[in-house]
Amino acid sequence: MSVGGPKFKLNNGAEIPAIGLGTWQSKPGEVANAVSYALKEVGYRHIDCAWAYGNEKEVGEGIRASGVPRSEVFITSKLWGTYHNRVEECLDQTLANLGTDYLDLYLVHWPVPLNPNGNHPVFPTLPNGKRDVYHEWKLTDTWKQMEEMVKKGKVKSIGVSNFSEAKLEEILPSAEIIPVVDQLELHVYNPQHKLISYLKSKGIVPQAYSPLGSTGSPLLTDEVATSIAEKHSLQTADVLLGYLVAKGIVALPKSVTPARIASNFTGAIAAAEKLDAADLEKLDGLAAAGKQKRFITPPWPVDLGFENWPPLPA
Ligand SMILES: NC(=O)C1=CN([C@@H]2O[C@H](COP(=O)(O)OP(=O)(O)OC[C@H]3O[C@@H](n4cnc5c(N)ncnc54)[C@H](OP(=O)(O)O)[C@@H]3O)[C@@H](O)[C@H]2O)C=CC1
Ligand SMILES: O=C[C@H](O)[C@@H](O)[C@@H](O)[C@H](O)C(=O)O
Repeated sequence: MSVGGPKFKLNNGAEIPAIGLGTWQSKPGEVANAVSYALKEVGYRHIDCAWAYGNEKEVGEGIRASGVPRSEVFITSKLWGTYHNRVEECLDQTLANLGTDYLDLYLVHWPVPLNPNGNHPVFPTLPNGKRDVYHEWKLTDTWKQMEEMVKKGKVKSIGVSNFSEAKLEEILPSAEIIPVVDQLELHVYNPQHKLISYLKSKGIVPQAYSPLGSTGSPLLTDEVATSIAEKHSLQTADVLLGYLVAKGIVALPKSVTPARIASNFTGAIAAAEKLDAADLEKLDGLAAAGKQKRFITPPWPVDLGFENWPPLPA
């Protein structure tokens, strides 16, 4: 068992394990076992959570059940949109749910503040059915509150998620703390090469969500990825994950299936070592060759500034 696996350095000197277990859509009743198995039996030391996933209590149970000390686990969670003006309140709920007094990493989940006094605590909507965006609230003020959480010692590092270059440019000029990561939809069908170069130029580590293409993914049967897997006696999922890790991108595969939890971790490590420059070049070129596809495009009624994003809801 390779405990923790490879790590990447963050711009504040901290280290982050390059492979983390995703927990979105992992059901209460399944997620505690998945987390415990990943930590105890496989060697994961990084769990990706979010307030909005509604399962952080069970994730905390899984961490404790694993017997792995808190200090050895890198825990990430995320601030939801309805809490942009109340960062500490959202964070305190997450800490209580997980049963810990600090996070290793706290992210702004989406660059879209939502009405904190709307008709729903998570997804407030307007009478026309569109998401109720809190237009008066500035992202720079969200980021100030995030910075306060570092100063108070409640989180070791802060970062962003789903931030395009344009959204990062909104907060960077006044930021006292540069985000350590940007968690994005990144995989062979949505490689976002330009954004990755920009992040690297700013010292921000990219994290890949939906690295396998999310549930029901066509990536797992992609013929180029599969032929590369066969060449190295790997599984296709290993190649999809190893491709990211080899490029310095943190991969966050989700699974509640023990065999997959195990093979995603060991396979990603093996593939990151085995893939050669020609393999990476072929995988880098899939999207430009006509396979570009995003799987996670919630109907935000505002422009996030991403390439290949569907038109805004009418
Ligand atoms: N910041 C953000 O906005 C977002 C963050 N995320 C984070 O990224 C994580 C991963 O993204 P997610 O969208 O869940 O998608 P993934 O790309 O990780 O795919 C998960 C799906 O693939 C299945 N799967 C996992 N491993 C294998 C395998 N080896 N072979 C075949 N199927 C497999 C899982 O099934 P099963 O569980 O049944 O095994 C599940 O259905 C999330 O859980 C979350 O932590 C995700 C989306 C957005
Ligand atoms: O992290 C997971 C995703 O961001 C998820 O939380 C969102 O896509 C959400 O379902 C939404 O509709 O906005």
